[in-house]
Amino acid sequence: MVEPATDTKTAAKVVPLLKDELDIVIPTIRNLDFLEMWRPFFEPYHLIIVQDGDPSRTIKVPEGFDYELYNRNDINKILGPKASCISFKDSACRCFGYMVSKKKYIFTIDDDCFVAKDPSGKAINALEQHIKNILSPSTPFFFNTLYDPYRDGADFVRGYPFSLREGVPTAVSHGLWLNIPDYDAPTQLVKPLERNTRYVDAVLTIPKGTLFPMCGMNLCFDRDLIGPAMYFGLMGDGQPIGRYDDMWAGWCTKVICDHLGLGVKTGLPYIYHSKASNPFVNLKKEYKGIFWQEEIIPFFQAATLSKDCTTVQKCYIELSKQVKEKLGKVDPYFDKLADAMVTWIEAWDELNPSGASAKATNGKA
Ligand SMILES: O=c1ccn([C@@H]2O[C@H](COP(=O)(O)OP(=O)(O)O[C@H]3O[C@@H](CO)[C@H](O)[C@H]3O)[C@@H](O)[C@H]2O)c(=O)[nH]1
Ligand SMILES: [Mn+2]
Repeated sequence: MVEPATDTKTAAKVVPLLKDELDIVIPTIRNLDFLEMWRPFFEPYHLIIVQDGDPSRTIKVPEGFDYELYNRNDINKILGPKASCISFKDSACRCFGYMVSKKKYIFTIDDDCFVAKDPSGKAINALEQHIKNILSPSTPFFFNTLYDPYRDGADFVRGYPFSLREGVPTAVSHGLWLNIPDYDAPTQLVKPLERNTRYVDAVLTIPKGTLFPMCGMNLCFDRDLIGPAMYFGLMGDGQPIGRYDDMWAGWCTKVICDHLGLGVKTGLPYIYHSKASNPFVNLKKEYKGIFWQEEIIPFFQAATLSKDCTTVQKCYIELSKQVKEKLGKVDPYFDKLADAMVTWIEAWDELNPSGASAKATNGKA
């Protein structure tokens, strides 16, 4: 049985690394009381709250947090017609927060994700671990069997090429979840009582050429390195699928990271996912995606980007063309999604005219 760390007031105070270089993005249709338990870790940071659903509702933010809040009216006002690429009535709306942020790093977390405890019972500062992951290199070209070689107490093992030990810049740090795991609806229906109680003390680089199912619940990334690829695809109101927003972003991101020589890590930190969303509602959202992905995954596995694609934006536009050409025949939705991918980049560049990500990256290809 795992429990959240409810009393974090005694949590060790740490120097808030990247305090002025990182924004915390939270999509919400609920209240933000969960911030109280995160206060020792989050209070020094700026929050970007993306309020979904009815814009006339007032979302109360606990005292003492520095934040900006955007509802649907704000999104429409800022983006005008380009707001069509931001999902409504779906957690995918969070990507608007990535776009309006002016910081180098983003950490995004759901409002039902609490502070978890490690096996010693200590409250886990998930943000601190993500920062460690993102500031240390990744090793996508050759697998280190002792996991993350840059962690204290580990290193590269015998036989690991010295020419590869410098690693590459890390673009994404993908955290995990204790208690309610991020299962799809069929799995959730078959195993309603299953809880993740297994704390695995490991951080792994996902090898080049390997895709992964990116969950948006507990995710950190370098905006300058990969921000424009983090478009959480069109879901929610008026769309034929849901709960594939983060998956779509993860597949696009991994193909682009592989092309640009950037790293993606998964593993620590854990958060405590407090509640399961309704599996029947989720099944309705997911079911088309469950069979479409049998065509989507081979598409991403085979996707190649030309050498002129030297920035994330160029890669992303190139990918959108391939989506239209190769997935448009699966369903007209992908035609729409390909167009939304272009709109997203146009909106991103409008709001981030001189963003570092507009320059060629310095990852090792
Ligand atoms: O219409 C909505 C619904 C929810 N939100 C906010 O988004 C997150 C996640 O919501 P919730 O915890 O209810 O849903 P989960 O199924 O656990 O979400 C995970 O599954 C994926 C859905 O795509 C995603 O990776 C995870 O988020 C909360 O903060 C809600 O307040 C919303 O904004 N709009
Ligand atoms: Mn949840």
